[in-house]
Amino acid sequence: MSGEGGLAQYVLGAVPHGRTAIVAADGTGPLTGRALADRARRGAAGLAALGVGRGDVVALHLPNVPDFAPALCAVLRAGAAAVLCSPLATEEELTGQLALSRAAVVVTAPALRAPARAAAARAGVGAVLDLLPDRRAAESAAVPVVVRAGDPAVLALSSGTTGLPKYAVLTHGGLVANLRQAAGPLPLGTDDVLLALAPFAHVMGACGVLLRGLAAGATVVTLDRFTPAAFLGALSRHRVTQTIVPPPLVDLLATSALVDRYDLSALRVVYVGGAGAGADLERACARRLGCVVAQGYGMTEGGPMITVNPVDGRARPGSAGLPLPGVRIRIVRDGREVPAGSSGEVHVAAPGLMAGYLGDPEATRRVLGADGWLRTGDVGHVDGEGYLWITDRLKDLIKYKGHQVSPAEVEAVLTRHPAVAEAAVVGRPDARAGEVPVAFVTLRTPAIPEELVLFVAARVSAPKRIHEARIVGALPRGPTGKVLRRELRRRVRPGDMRTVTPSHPEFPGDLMAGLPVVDISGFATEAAPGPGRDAVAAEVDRICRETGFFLAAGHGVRPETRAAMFAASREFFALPAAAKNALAISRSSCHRGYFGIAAEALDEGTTGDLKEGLDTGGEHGPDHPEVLAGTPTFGPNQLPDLPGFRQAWSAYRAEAVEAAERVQRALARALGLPDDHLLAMAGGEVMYHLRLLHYPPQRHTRPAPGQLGCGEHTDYGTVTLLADDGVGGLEVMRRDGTWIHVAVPEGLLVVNLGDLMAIWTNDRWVSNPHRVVNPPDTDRYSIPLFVTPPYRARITCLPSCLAPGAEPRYAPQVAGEYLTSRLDATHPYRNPLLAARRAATPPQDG
Ligand SMILES: O=C(O)CCC(=O)C(=O)O
Ligand SMILES: [Fe+2]
Repeated sequence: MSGEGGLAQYVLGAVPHGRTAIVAADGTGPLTGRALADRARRGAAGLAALGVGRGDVVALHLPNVPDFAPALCAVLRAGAAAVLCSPLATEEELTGQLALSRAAVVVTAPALRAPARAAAARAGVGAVLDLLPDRRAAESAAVPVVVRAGDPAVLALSSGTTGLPKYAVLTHGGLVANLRQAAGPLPLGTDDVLLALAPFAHVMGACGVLLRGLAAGATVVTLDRFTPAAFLGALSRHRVTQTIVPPPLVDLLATSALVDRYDLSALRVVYVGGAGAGADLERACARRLGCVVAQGYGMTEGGPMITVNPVDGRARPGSAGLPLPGVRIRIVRDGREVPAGSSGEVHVAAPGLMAGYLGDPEATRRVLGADGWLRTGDVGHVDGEGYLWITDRLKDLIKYKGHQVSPAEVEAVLTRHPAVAEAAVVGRPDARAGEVPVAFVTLRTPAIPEELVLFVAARVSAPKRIHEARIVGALPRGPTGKVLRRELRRRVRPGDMRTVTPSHPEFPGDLMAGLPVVDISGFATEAAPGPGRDAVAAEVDRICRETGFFLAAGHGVRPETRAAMFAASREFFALPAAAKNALAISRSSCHRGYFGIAAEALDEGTTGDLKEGLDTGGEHGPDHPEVLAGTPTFGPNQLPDLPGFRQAWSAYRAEAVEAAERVQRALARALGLPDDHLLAMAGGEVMYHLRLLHYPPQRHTRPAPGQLGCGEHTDYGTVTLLADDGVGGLEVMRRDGTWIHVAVPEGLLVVNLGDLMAIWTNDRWVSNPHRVVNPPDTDRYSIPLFVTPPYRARITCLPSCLAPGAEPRYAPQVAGEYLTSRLDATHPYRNPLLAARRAATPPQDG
């Protein structure tokens, strides 16, 4: 390759100026070839003005949007290398990537600005740009910089065949060679429309799709977020002719009824990347769509494209196809090349191979021989006609929905958990995802599986989350001490599935001591105190001194009442946003009604909780004395007009309030007070606020760093009784500051103390911090009932809780005023200051 523009020149030189080069699936951000070339040139000048040039690294932290194209081309023209960063990366992951790649500048999108800035600050990166600087013509004359074939062009994260993620260095010369080699066997022309589904943060998306499409003069359509409807809609709306999909989508295209609703008649070729989909599925898909379905094979280190099935009728379903021109394949077993038909490790030699791993000659040597052959870590054979068949892999990578997950990386996260001694992560076959990560761990100190699952979930992006943690006495090891992953994979094969529940023998029993079960049926009525009441009260006192959280049995809420309430709640939250917003809490004078995602921030100062909810209270008509008196929080509910909703709600509320009365009697007795002390306080009537909550799965909500379903908080009133749907996600802080995950056995209610208890008891009992982490892939529903003393009740230290001569630690509070002060502090709609601060922070994605 002759100097000057390198890869950018090669690609942009082919883009027809007058036509759309790239556009988002929703029609936004279209760029003609001319606009793309202009923006790339001006962006390069802007980068040069920042001092970026040959030898520098610029991070592209962008979703699949058209703007990615000029950004990438600008970086290349400026002579720098682009490091591809996933928009799904957590702040922690991004920090590591920026540090490892030694990026000088981060280019991000407005929606990703907050994590990008935080990570850049932590990694010491000087400049974070929302898209590219844009310099006008005169300044842009100075570029392109002269680049050499061996200059790094793209740094792509790869887990390699083993170990932690590293950056594969792909050069200008290597990528141009790979694009040239692909042009024949993966034909694409100016009439083609190519759907870019693979993330541009992956080299297959950036080079195999985007640059290949642009270099062929085709139109590239970007899809930022996958849903079946968005994917199929994009194929049909843009009359897409070609796309590359991961294997699970071949299944969708071959079998989903949804496909019939879209016109996919323009589609000519569907390439399948990642692991193969299987011959039968490929054939079924090709038959149904009337197009070619062709598997290809590639890897980051390999350039990235290595083999592909021809589209001229010679495709072999199930095989990875033929090597691209200029690419050689050999199969090696026990250090020797084996003949056609024999199985062994696949080695590749090609001009497009990576130059090596950034700053890691040791790791480079392990995969890239001095003779130029790359060891892929995949096992397969070449048949008599030269087709490659991948049958297995040496490497341990887990393939989750087309993403490659490095077990070592997830293991490194797990071993940061103080309780974990060792961890080994393997893939479990999964019908939807291909594979999901599952961890085997040995412990130093007790921990429960759910706690580990959530620990990982809070730190890594969705593909790397473990779907199960199995606590074992020891990891299986081979003679050299190496963990036998094969053996672990065998244990997680379907058919050998088992879930570790808290009652499993491997589960350390004493942990549940933090959340003991208390039977409160003895407190059902005021009269006839049962003989067990004192013993239960003593147990309640012990628990409240320790954690302030317990599970109530014998609460009297009937299973059918509870089921009907959950069903009604699901039905409500499934309504369209407009229907829910018609009941907006912001229209209520008494804090009753619907609030959407991020409308409340239980942890003040955070972005807002990843949940939506419906707040309800007592049925207070216009003649209710508190309503007539204008007491805050008293007034009408806003309930949805769904058939059966009101009945389900009022039945559940009535039974839950009765349960709450039992709890209040038990608490009073535990404090040495008459059973009805809390129920008969002066200052009005006890307030019961029933709240329906819905936590959408993490992967739909794209949490900002630190954003949770419920931020860390304590409840405000006397006590809370919570019904949850058993999906998990509630975490409670123990007095020692460690978090435990609360697994609620079916039918029990979680009981936890509110802030006022500390005032009453002078900290004998305190409210306990808790939070909710949304489950990764499922919706979670919960129904707390908050109990607050009468609005005007004055909460002061109980004499029985004050040691002789001691002073109360807290100033007295009026119960209702404390409640409204907390609501004001956590709801922007109630608080102009909060609203202004919220408006000043960058918008949330999702
Ligand atoms: O949904 C949950 O499990 C907890 C809800 C909660 O803590 C609250 O709303 O105060
Ligand atoms: Fe709470």
